[in-house]
Amino acid sequence: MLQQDPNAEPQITRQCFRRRYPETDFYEEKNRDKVRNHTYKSAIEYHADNIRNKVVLDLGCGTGILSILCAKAGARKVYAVDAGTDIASQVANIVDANGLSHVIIVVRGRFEDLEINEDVDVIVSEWMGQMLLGEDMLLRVITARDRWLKPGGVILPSSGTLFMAPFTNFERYCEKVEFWLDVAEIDMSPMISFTEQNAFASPNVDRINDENLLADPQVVKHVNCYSITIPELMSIGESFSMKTLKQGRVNGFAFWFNAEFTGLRQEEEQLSALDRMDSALVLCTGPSVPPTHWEQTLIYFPTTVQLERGRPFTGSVTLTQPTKHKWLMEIKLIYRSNNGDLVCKKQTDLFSPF
Ligand SMILES: C[S@@+](CC[C@H](N)C(=O)[O-])C[C@H]1O[C@@H](n2cnc3c(N)ncnc32)[C@H](O)[C@@H]1O
Repeated sequence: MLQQDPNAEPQITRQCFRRRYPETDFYEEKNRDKVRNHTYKSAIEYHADNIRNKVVLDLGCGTGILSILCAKAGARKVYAVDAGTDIASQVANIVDANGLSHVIIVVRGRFEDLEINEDVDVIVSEWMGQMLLGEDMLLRVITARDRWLKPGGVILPSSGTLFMAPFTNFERYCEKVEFWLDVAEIDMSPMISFTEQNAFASPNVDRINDENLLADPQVVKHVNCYSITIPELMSIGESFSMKTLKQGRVNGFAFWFNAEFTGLRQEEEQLSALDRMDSALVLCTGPSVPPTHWEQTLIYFPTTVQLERGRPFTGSVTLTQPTKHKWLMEIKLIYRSNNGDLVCKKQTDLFSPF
């Protein structure tokens, strides 16, 4: 029995995950993320043999940190490209301050308009956004790969994996909702249904931990940066059957990703999913590892679902970018409960400003 029409239009208005590029906070938050910085640094140092004396393209260089790491790893030339004019002028100063102007060429503008007369050996980028695909930067990595990467060239990170698991977060839910019962001794309870409709309507970026997970995570999509195509990204669909670890009320699904710095294409293709997760060169953003600025993305259901321990939790997930509104990602979850199949639809702005 379907309780909601699966073809109904999502009721959510345009909302985005969180911060946008021009905000200084956006770069500060990234640069403060030690897990992110450390993993990129280790990966670039580890792959130094593929970088030394080579030409690198840093796609969406932001503050230039990845360009500088590549220059320090011995790159002969680094094209540091960013469309944010304010940030690109800062990069030039940062590069100067680090005495690397002879290696790093800072290019202000959209990389789609970039004119370089040579192919590159390495593409480095921090393209991962919320639910892996937020920020819409992977599309740009694919375009750059097809346009400039030499055969046998390296892409860092080389792949990404999106995971999902049902979570319970009842305390957080109550805290947000019950707060309205008494605000400076004023009854604001009419705000409760407003909060329920709005605060949990679009994907929430928040931190949970292992305790919040009710089932084993499942892979939604593994993206190999050497072979993924743009049409493949426009519609991702996966059915799931998760082993329930404990009983409890599910508030929704948590999503997070890993970015893997495997290296050369043949190395990426030889790895099993398990080897990939075990590798030290993985940037993990899940609930059971040290936190990153990506935290987790939580999709709240309209009503909670009771899970029984040992019973599989089944359903399907689809992530679609409509051709009409490429800036949008539609998230559709179908999941089985005691009352039959339930449908939860959300949409979010991928925020790709350029
Ligand atoms: C996630 S940030 C990169 C952060 C950077 N690695 C750092 O650590 O500061 C992505 C960057 O891509 C840039 N960007 C987005 N679309 C672009 C495009 N089409 N061409 C060039 N840069 C783009 C944004 O301005 C933003 O600075």
